[in-house]
Amino acid sequence: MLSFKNSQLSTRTWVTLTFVVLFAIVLHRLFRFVRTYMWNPLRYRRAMQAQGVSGPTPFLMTGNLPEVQALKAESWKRPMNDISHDYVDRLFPHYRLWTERYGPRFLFWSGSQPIILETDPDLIKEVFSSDHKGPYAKYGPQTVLSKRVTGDALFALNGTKWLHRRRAVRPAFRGQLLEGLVEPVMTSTKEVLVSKWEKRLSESGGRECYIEDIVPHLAALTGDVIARALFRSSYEESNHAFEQHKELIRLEFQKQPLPCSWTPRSLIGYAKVAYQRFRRRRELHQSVLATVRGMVEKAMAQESKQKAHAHKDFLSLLLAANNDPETVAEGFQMSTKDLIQEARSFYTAGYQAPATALNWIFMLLAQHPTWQDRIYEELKEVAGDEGMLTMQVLNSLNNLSMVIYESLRLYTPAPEAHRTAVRDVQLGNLRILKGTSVSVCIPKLHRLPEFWGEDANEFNPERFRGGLSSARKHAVAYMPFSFGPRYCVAKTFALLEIRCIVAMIIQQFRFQLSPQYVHAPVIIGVGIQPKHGLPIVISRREGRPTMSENVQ
Ligand code: HEM
Repeated sequence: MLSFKNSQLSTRTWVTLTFVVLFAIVLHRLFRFVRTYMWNPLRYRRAMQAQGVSGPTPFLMTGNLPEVQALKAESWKRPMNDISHDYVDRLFPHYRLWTERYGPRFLFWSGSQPIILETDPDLIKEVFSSDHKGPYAKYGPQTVLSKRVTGDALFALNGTKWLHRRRAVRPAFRGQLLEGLVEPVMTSTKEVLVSKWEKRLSESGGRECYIEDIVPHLAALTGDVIARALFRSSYEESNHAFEQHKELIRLEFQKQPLPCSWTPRSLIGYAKVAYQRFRRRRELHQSVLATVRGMVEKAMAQESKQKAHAHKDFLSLLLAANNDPETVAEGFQMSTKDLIQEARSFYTAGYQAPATALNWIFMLLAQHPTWQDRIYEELKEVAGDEGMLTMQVLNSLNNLSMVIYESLRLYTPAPEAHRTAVRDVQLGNLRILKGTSVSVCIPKLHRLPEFWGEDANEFNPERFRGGLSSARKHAVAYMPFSFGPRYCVAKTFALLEIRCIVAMIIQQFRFQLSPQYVHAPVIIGVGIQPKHGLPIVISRREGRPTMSENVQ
């Protein structure tokens, strides 16, 4: 009797408790919603307005994203009239509009994220100089995506964790150590691109051959390069994992469109697709993880047995750096899990940006064939008729470097960079509240007339004749690889890879833009891409043996 009474009492208590918990959850969600989407925008906007900075009114939840998307869609609809590199207003129509309305510095919202566009080079330098203890850190959609795909890798870390990882990874990218990576880059270029173009030329029977779009060719090439350079010893397996990794990134990037109506049928269809996507993502994630884990463990076993294997791919460079007595003594050594995350992160970082850079280098060289000839002559002079490419040869090709620097200035692969204030901070005359991102439009910096002259929108590699440091009139006037402690850790490798690929192609071919080329730069993902592809016409260089003849 007593126990029945007790259990009745406890059932009632249970029900009450459940209601209290549910109510607390709902209240908490409601509170967060009001704070994130209503209170914060009000507070941040008031704080900025009090300091003379205004901006467009954000919508609830989406901020200014719908306006940005509409402006971009309108601006990117049509191609440019001619092949002009003056595309900043086209690519960032919202910046132009808001600059006209609110001045050079304004506050806008990406969803619930407040962003200040900063254009003053001195202040940009200050923000990007922030180190792991500084007032700015790296948060944003790219870091979120990177964390989702690869976990805690260098690209997405902050604070002391980032510092330790950067110290552990950096030695793998030091100059001379990269010598061994020229060979995998050459092998990929020969197999994935040169031999295919040679075949197309012979099949076309003529001196010239039309290639409808080189963008996928270059993406396949840089993908092959990173898979080969990262895991040379298990390239075949790694190549498969790499394809899966690319699919995973595509799935993470492409948001599932919302249901077209709110009918039960459409909602069930939506839920079905969402579940299938979730399952596929999980499948891919597990498969890539298993392959990369296998390769890392195999490389670790080889590394301890046979030192001769070292320095032939990134993984062995990473392992060597990781076992370096200094790294061990300072406590920066990475665990196997860290190594796996870094390897996966290099997959992502290592193929997109070089492919984007190469697209525009080839577009500009095709538009300016005299620069192809200058590079070719210089190559003959430095490398002789045999044309053997080594790291020393590649680094001494001044005309090639000038063209690459100028292309990266005009078409920087990652055009926007952000840092987020981790505490309230003074930036110039502005008090920035914790959580605000400071955004930089790099193509704008790369065209400032005070640093680049009145011809800033022209392709003129001559401006780099005296080297990069003398051309750059301000620390942040040129930042394709970013600036400050978080600049691209793989910059030396990326430049080596690009030099090698361009040199090998110029050794074999001449190329020009096809009349079908339509100039319409747009942003896809995070990089600037030619919207209608890049069709070119190639011809063989007079008197050059084909690569296959060369090998025999
Ligand atoms: C032309 C080629 C490349 C360009 C233009 C480029 C550009 C950049 C930029 C702008 C950043 C800094 C982003 C920021 O400040 O928020 C960055 C960071 C990074 N890049 Fe690259 N990158 C290139 C190639 C590569 C390659 C080939 C790899 C790997 C093999 C790589 C690995 C990384 C990593 C790991 C970071 C994060 C560094 C850190 O946060 O400490 N990048 N890159």
